[in-house]
Amino acid sequence: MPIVFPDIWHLRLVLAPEAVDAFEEVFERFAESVTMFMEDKSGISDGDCLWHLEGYSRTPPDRAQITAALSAIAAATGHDLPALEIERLPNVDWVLENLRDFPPIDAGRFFVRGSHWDGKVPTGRIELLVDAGTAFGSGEHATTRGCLTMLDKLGKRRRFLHPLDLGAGSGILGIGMAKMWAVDVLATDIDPSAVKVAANNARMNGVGSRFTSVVSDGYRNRALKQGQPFDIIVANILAKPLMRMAKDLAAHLAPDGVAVLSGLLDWQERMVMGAHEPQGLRLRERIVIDGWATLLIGR
Ligand SMILES: C[S@@+](CC[C@H](N)C(=O)[O-])C[C@H]1O[C@@H](n2cnc3c(N)ncnc32)[C@H](O)[C@@H]1O
Repeated sequence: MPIVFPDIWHLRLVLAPEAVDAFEEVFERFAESVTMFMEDKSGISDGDCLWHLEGYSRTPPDRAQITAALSAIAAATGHDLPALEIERLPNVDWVLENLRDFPPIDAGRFFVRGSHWDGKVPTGRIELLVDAGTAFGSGEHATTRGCLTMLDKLGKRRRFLHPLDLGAGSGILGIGMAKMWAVDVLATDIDPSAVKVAANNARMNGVGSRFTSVVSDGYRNRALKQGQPFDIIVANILAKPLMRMAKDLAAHLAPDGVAVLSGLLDWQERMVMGAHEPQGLRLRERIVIDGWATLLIGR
């Protein structure tokens, strides 16, 4: 079913600084959200400025009623009656409008784009359709790019058959693995809303039937305890939780399995490895982007 975006009315007053406090209250009564900004006219006339008071409403504002309220304040305070501007804004998806500025992201063979982007995906690339939203993982962050780049490198050497995406957020990494290796992926997140977003994104990317997402704090969900160990675990969470989970990771990783760890700053690498080495895991490769490290570890 198509989403219908409501009309929005934009209300505006241009005021002298000393009149803002008096008239602001009217917009607070008649608009759902109020904002203001200063127009600096100092270049024009010595230190002058004007304030733009703006309000937004999803119901048509009653011009007569608002004007009456403004007139009452003008009469009581001695300020000039300001001219009220009301404009009906076009019925558009403002979130989508804002997303238009986000260009696609390259990470190895992965080509991450939002649904607002309608260009042609370059040949030979693995397209990941992910919209910036409530769950982390639109591909912009250095840690996500580091993980995708590492997965791309691994994908050129080996096909993994049993991946775990721990801390999936938008599901971007799990979806990438499901697409690249055409395998079933288990994705987990501690945040139930991220779990839903990830499942939706998997469907949007045509891998919904190969993607299971569950709520789990670390490795606590039963879905992780049963069944065979994972041959690849990808976890882009922070350094401290990674360190806490080192023992669980080793317990859930197949003997010839590997893990891609991210979410740590490059100076935290020694700490993170210090937690994994006693579990028999050593560092194999690393990628650093903008000070964020992504580590490939294995036995
Ligand atoms: C930095 S985001 C990574 C999202 C995505 N995997 C990416 O690479 O862009 C970290 C995610 O891990 C989840 N998370 C944090 N602590 C967790 C835990 N103990 N167990 C499972 N998920 C956790 C957060 O809710 C968040 O969605």
